Amino acid sequence: MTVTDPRRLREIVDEICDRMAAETDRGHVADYIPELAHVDPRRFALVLSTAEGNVIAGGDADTRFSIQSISKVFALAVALGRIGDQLWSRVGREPSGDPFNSIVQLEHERGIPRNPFINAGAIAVTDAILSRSEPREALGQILQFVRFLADDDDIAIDPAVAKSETETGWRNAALANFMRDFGTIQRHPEKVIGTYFHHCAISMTPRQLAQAGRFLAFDGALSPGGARAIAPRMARQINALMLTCGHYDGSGEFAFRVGLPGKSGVGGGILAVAPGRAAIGCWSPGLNAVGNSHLASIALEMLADRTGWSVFAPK
Ligand SMILES: NC(=O)CC[C@H](N)C(=O)O
Repeated sequence: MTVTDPRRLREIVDEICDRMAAETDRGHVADYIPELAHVDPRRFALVLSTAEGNVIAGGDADTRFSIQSISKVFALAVALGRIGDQLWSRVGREPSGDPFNSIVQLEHERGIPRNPFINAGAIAVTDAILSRSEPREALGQILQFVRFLADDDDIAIDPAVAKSETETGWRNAALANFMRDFGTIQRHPEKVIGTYFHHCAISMTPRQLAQAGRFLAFDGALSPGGARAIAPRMARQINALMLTCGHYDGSGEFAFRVGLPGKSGVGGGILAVAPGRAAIGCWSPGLNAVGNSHLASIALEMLADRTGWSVFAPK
């Protein structure tokens, strides 16, 4: 049985928020980007933006957080819109089975990252966007796109987070230099990672995140039959990648437990997609061992269980 009744969805969201508030094991807040280490691990939010146009929000739904790797989804959509299938000559579409910042596979695979959702892949995607614009312009385009998707101009890049990662992101610099040597990226590595760090530093609320994810739930449109953001084919491809690669080396586990395309970030956010039903923004800053939000993963498992929204459930 699939739940669509907003009153029942409200009960489910409230139940999950109550359960998560009582959890004592909240995971570990990322501190390798110093600016992220200050975030309060008690935070939690769950927001559904449904096909019927309802927004069902619970917890800290209006608190801004750093979306980090969730920006890889928006950057990918912008790059595909720009250069289309040519993008796939520089980045693959296979799960990596490795941590998000791993360098080992890159040498074996001659500088072509496994997929656009690990760091190396997103750096290659960022370079593709930069092939036709300078960093400031590229960032403006990504930000404008996110604001358009969320229908909210109050979304911005957090300069303190961008600076913090620029000062400490040596491993990402290594990935970029390595790919420059192989020719996967063409612009200067410093420019490319500078742009990458800034789009990772986009800060938004869980409510804005759920709204920004609608285009993936509704086949490329902002609502069923509404304004189009990207082609249906592209939305389906991005969902496929989110299902298989959206949680790094925890992607299989997330697909198994939750059964929804999703993309996580080290800020503790997860954007999940229930195609035809809802876009979901979930946030709790503490991470599990593979760098995905500990409580958001549990909350989404509960949500999928209660709603019957798994993509593997018959429609
Ligand atoms: N998993 C993540 O969210 C990682 C993003 C972060 N900006 C990094 O490159 O390390």
